[in-house]
Formats: sequence, structure tokens, C-alpha cells
Amino acid sequence: MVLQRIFRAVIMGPPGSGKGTVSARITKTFGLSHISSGDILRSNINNKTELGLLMKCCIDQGQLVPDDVMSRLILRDLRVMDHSSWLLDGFPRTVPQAEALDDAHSVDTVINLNVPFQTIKQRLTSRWTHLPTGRVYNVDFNPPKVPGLDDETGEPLVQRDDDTPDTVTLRLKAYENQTEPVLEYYRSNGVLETFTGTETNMIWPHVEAFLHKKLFSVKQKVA
Ligand SMILES: Nc1nc2c(ncn2[C@@H]2O[C@H](COP(=O)(O)OP(=O)(O)O)[C@@H](O)[C@H]2O)c(=O)[nH]1
Ligand SMILES: Nc1ncnc2c1ncn2[C@@H]1O[C@H](COP(=O)(O)OP(=O)(O)O)[C@@H](O)[C@H]1O
Repeated sequence: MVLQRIFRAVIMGPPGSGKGTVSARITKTFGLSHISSGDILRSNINNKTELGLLMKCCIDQGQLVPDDVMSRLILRDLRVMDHSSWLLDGFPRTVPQAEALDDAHSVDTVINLNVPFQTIKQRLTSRWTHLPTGRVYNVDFNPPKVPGLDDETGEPLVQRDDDTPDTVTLRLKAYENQTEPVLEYYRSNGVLETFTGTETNMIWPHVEAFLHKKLFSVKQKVA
């Protein structure tokens, strides 16, 4: 689908709610550029940049990276995408980050994946990631064709250092304390759309239908 107008979206939800999985489907269906804060941080860690080395320990302890670091990193990437439609995944995660984003760009819609915490824990400890692309697999849900290898490149998959049961508990706490207030922020701005469920394949048709409608009405407004 070719968009006729620039469209900016954010996808939110607790760790393991399926943001990466749903983002891949959105980008494939609607052609938005996907920007994942977690993938950007992991690429910095993998490439041993100064920022990556500094942030690794905070990520591995299930804590959020400081707001100023994160906002600078993402807003810098968005600056060079001035004429693109994008989907932000994992940013903003705090109210100050949402305010920093608002100061620079207007957000058309925020997709919130509301998946119960007890569903999530099991998923994260069986998540396998292809670090260079952020493609995710799951032993139960979408296993790779060859165990341990990425379907597209044949490169090795890894388990994230922060996907251990103890760190997942800390990340869920950080989500409750620091990220849930962002949902309220966007709800009061009138852009929040929540999708509730325990399975991505049940949630996805609703997200897809919503975006079709949203993009169509955006085009109508412009015409
Ligand atoms: N069992 C199960 N696993 C899922 C489902 N949706 C996504 N996953 C897996 O759950 C893990 C977390 O999903 P991901 O998209 O990475 O979530 P994110 O942390 O919100 O970006 C990955 O291993 C996915 O393959 C689902 O409906 N059922
Ligand atoms: N916007 C952000 N603000 C602060 N820290 C972040 C942000 N995005 C990612 N991080 C850090 O990177 C980690 C992994 O993020 P991410 O890949 O989005 O995890 P998940 O998709 O499992 O929720 C987070 O637990 C946090 O430490």
C-alpha cells in the first residue's frame, strides 16, 4: 500500500506484548518505516559504541535508559526521516520522552497492545532474536525454520541478556511505574487506541482494520 500522506504512529505495550511482531506486520502491510528503540540500543551494544557500553548495564538490570540519552538518540534518527511515514516501537516510554517527541513531531495514532502480564513472562524466556534486523522468533509461537538460525539470512539467533525471568520482572515493574502514565498522556490527547488479547493472531486483524480505516480517513481529510 502506498500512503498518500505522511503518517506517524507509535506502538506501545508491556515488554513481550508483541510490539516487534505486530510492527513487522504493520510495516509489511502499510509500508511505514519501523524504528525500534530496543533494536537501536542493541545495535550500539553489539558494535561496542561508547553509548552501547554505557547503557548495557542499565538494560541488563531491567532499568530504562535515561530520558535525555534516549530522546536525543531517537529524535536524531527521526530528523533524517522528515518526509517519511514512521512507526515508533519502544519510544516514548516515559512522559518526558512523550513530551520531547511532541515538541518535535505530531503523532497521528498510538496503538496500545494490552496483553496480560502472566501471558508475557513465558513468551520472553522463549524469545530468540536476530540482532542485526530485530526479527523475533519464539520456540512455541513462530519457531525459525532451522533451530537457532534466522530464516532470511541463516545467521545465528541469540537470547537477549535481559530476557531472564528476574530481569523480566524488573522490566514489567518499570513498565507499570514509568510507561503506564504515557498511556494516560496519549489517552487525554485523544490518540490512544487499545487492543486487548492474549494472542497476536487475534489482535492483529483488529489493528490492521483500524489502520486501514485511519489511513483512509486521513487521505479523505487531505482530499
Ligand atoms: N506464544 C506466543 N508468542 C508470541 C505471540 N506473539 C508474539 N510472540 C512471541 O513473544 C515474544 C515477544 O514478542 P515481541 O514481538 O518481541 O514483543 P515486544 O517485546 O513487545 O516487542 C517473541 O518471541 C514473539 O515471537 C503470541 O501470540 N503467542
Ligand atoms: N524509550 C526507552 N527509554 C528508556 N529505555 C529504553 C527505551 N527503549 C528501550 N529501552 C531499554 O532497552 C530495553 C529493551 O527494550 P525493548 O527492545 O523495547 O524491549 P521490549 O520490546 O522487550 O519491551 C528496555 O528494557 C530498556 O532498558
